[in-house]
Amino acid sequence: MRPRPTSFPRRFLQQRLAALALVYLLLLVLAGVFAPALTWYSPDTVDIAARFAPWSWDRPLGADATGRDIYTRLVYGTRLTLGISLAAVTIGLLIGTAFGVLSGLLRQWVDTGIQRVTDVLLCLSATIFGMLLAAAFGPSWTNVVIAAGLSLIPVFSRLSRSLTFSVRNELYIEVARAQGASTGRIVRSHLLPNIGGSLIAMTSLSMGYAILSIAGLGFLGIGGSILDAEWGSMMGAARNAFFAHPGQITVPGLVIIVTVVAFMLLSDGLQAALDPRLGTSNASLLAPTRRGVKRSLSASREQGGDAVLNVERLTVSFDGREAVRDISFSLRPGETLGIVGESGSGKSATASALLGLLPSPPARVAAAKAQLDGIDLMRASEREIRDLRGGRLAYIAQNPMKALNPLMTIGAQIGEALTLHQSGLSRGEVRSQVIQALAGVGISDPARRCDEYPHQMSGGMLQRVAIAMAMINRPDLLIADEPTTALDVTVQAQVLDLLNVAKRATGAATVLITHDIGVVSEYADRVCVLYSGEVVETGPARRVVENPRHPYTRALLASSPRLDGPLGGLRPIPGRQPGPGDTLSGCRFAPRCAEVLESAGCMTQAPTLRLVDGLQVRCHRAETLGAADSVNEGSERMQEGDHIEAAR
Ligand SMILES: Nc1ncnc2c1ncn2[C@@H]1O[C@H](COP(=O)(O)OP(=O)(O)OP(=O)(O)O)[C@@H](O)[C@H]1O
Repeated sequence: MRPRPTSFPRRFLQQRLAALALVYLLLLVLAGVFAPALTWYSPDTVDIAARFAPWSWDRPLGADATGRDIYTRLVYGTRLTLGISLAAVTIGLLIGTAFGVLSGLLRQWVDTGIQRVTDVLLCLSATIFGMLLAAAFGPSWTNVVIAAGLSLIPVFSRLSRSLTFSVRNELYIEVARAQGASTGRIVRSHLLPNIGGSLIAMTSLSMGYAILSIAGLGFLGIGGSILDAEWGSMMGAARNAFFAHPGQITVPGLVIIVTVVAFMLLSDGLQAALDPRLGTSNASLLAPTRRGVKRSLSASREQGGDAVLNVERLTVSFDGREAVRDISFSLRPGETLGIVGESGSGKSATASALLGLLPSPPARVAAAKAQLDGIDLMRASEREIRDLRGGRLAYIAQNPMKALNPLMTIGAQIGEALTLHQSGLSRGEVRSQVIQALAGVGISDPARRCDEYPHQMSGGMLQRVAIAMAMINRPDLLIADEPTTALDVTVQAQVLDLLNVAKRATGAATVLITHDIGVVSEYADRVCVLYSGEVVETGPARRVVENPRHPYTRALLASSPRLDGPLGGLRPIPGRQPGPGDTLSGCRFAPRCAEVLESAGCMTQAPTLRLVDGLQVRCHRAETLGAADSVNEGSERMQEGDHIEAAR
């Protein structure tokens, strides 16, 4: 059974020591607030007659060198100690987090500049800062706050920088960008909530650090006055009587230690409780889904009207090396184009280029034409592209576990996708549309599921959620990048069927990216086979699969498992495809090709795409390569490895 979600208070209370620490700290705060009611002496009144008075019922902790009641001063000291520490931590938190997030998000020189500043701050401790400020402006608690605050900036800056680095490349950030969210929105909705838990825990830890620093500065007399009721100053005032009256120092010292430890324990507890992924004990996230959507392979393929997507000669390069070269295709409403190829063939680069998600530099995208329903994707501003993404242009990522923000509920994430593109919806309307969308992708009890977090769902369910999220704005074009790769085989077909159903319901054109040519034959209308960044064969899916003309397509088919295929009949493609920087004088597939023929020009001339028997094929020998039965023949010869030698 799936574990029940637990709330934050419940998760926190499970951390016994942290809960105890919180109680102690709350009592401390209350003691500071109600100090006059809890004490019966004035914290500052000198009474020489009571000098070093031992403990009594009247003075439970005795009196100091000037006869002031130690208990009273400790209670009042809570105000100054905690107040100053809180102010210092606030400075460190605000400035440090801003530095860290900017550093983690922005360009190299901003990062380097901020790093140098925080390195300098890190070298100078609160004590050095405090002494410098006291030397320049005289002792004051304001200087102590600034000194302790400055010393905390690097702590928060480094933490938030490394957290930003780790979160900024998460798939759910990419998906949020693909949904059309701006950088500010991504920082607010996805980055800060994800790094917030660690920052809150660090705030608690820093309170302990600040108390120690401030006590040190108070001990040295760098604070306002050694007469002030502050724990460090109390120890400083008693240092001359240390051996004769050790209790004068050890009592405030102990209170400082216990308080610092309490903040550390609270920090640990908060860290554990703020991450909802830690709130369930059962880590199994792969429980099977309740039911799938009925397979309907004979789906009617609604193909009509003009092309919704028109791409001509799309080229993507990274640092000047072409990863995708001159790819052209078009898609009509309701049509599915399968883009298939081995890892590194340029499938994702093509999708990301269309979505405008490639970072430039290193990426450079060019195309003679890339139009979504007449909108020029190459010339659209960042804002226009953002408005399209998640609205008319939807994206489904490979791994649903990583594509959803782990700290936001499912409902909040789908709701965000909706409100980013539809304004004026009330909270109730958003919720009801989200519930409807979840029900539409076959999620049972959608009203309850809405309030669950991603880690409480199975991989198949999460991909259903991702489909609901992509489809909620009824997109014109859906790009699904290997949507089933991360899933259990048993749910892969369910998810692909669901995509088909969703596509039919909305009439969206779909680009289905996959390395599995078997999937293409079942779910796509047309297919584009990519090899080393080039289209090597394209045409109607069934025709390509049943009678491929390119040796690479045949090799892909021979290496793909089929239910009706012979046992042990899979033939891997030997060798590796050339990378973006590799130059070859002839066909890029020639070194691995079973049909390579020097006299046909395979080794010397790069083939162009030609129309052969209703298919576009990039092969010198396409006309001579026959029907489907030669798929196995060709791969058998490939196994022998002769072609590799021949190609050399
Ligand atoms: N950000 C990047 N910087 C440099 N090179 C990149 C970048 N992204 C992709 N590439 C290169 O572009 C080529 C195509 O990569 P792409 O991710 O599009 O392949 P793919 O077919 O989608 O592979 P997979 O199935 O593994 O996702 C690869 O050689 C890859 O190394």
